Amino acid sequence: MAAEPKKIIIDTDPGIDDAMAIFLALRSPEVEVIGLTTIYGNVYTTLATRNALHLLEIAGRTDIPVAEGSHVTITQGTKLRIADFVHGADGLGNQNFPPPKGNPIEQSAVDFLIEQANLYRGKVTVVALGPLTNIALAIQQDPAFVKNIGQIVLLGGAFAVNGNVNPAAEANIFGDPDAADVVFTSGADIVAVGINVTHQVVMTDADREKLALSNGKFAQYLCKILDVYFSYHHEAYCTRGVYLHDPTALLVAVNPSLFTYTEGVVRVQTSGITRGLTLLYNKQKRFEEITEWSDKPTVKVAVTVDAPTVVKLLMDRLMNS
Ligand SMILES: O=c1[nH]cnc2c1ncn2[C@@H]1O[C@H](CO)[C@@H](O)[C@H]1O
Repeated sequence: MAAEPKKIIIDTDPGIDDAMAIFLALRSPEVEVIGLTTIYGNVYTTLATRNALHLLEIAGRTDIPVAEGSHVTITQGTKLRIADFVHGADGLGNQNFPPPKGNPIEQSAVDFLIEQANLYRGKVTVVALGPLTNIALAIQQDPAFVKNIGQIVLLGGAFAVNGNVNPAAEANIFGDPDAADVVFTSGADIVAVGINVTHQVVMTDADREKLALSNGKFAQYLCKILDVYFSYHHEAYCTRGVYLHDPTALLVAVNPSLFTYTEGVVRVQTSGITRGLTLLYNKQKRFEEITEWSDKPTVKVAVTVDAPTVVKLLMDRLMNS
């Protein structure tokens, strides 16, 4: 008998690769999406909520609730770094889609996360695709959240490689480094997928042609919005294609065996020129001195990925939609 699908909440800042991850989740029988929570990052939170509602309408899944998240960082910071140059001013490839008909639920993202984790203790996986503000607030607001939540799979960090905001920092961690440090040191069951892994997973120009030729509903929609994302990658990187950050991280929840992992303590630099840097202590040396990594809980960090299988799974599921 097939296992019961894993309940997931996607915390998201849609975002073109977020749209891919959301559609992939909706096409994956291994998981059941029980809600979307929104956050700033690729766009401001208000627009993230609007885009989340819009994407669920496109998918015909308005039964899935959307809860709006924080508009500011955990330290109440309002000077946010928004990646509209990656995703377009509307976050979805400058397509000027009509506003969604639906509305977010009354409950905030943080209250929704806390409630669902408590309702299905140990059974809910949060897939966090943006800055970690909502997750950190849930951890701070409810001392039981860390043990109630099943797992937190997060897209964030650049482990032993350069960042994508600057040489030190990856965008989601840079968006709220204080929140990220709270999450990494919380003791929750955490799997981090950094850009050291997602930069191995590329959708090529040829893959995109293939998407365009299919009749899949999601494939067709994505081909419309992918232009901006491809243009940005052609300019910023030397790849003939785009990095599949969010869908790759989502697949950790769907099929963890597509990755290998290491385990250690992760701390985040919260100030200075390396603000947003993620540093994994691999426990290979026992230090004499007490450090900021001593006595902190460990997390799992993805190390390798079966990239061809990830790309194929994504393509197949989007084309058969
Ligand atoms: O160059 C970039 N600057 C800022 N954000 C980016 C860039 N490239 C991708 N992303 C966005 O940040 C997350 C991965 O770090 C992804 O969600 C991606 O959409």
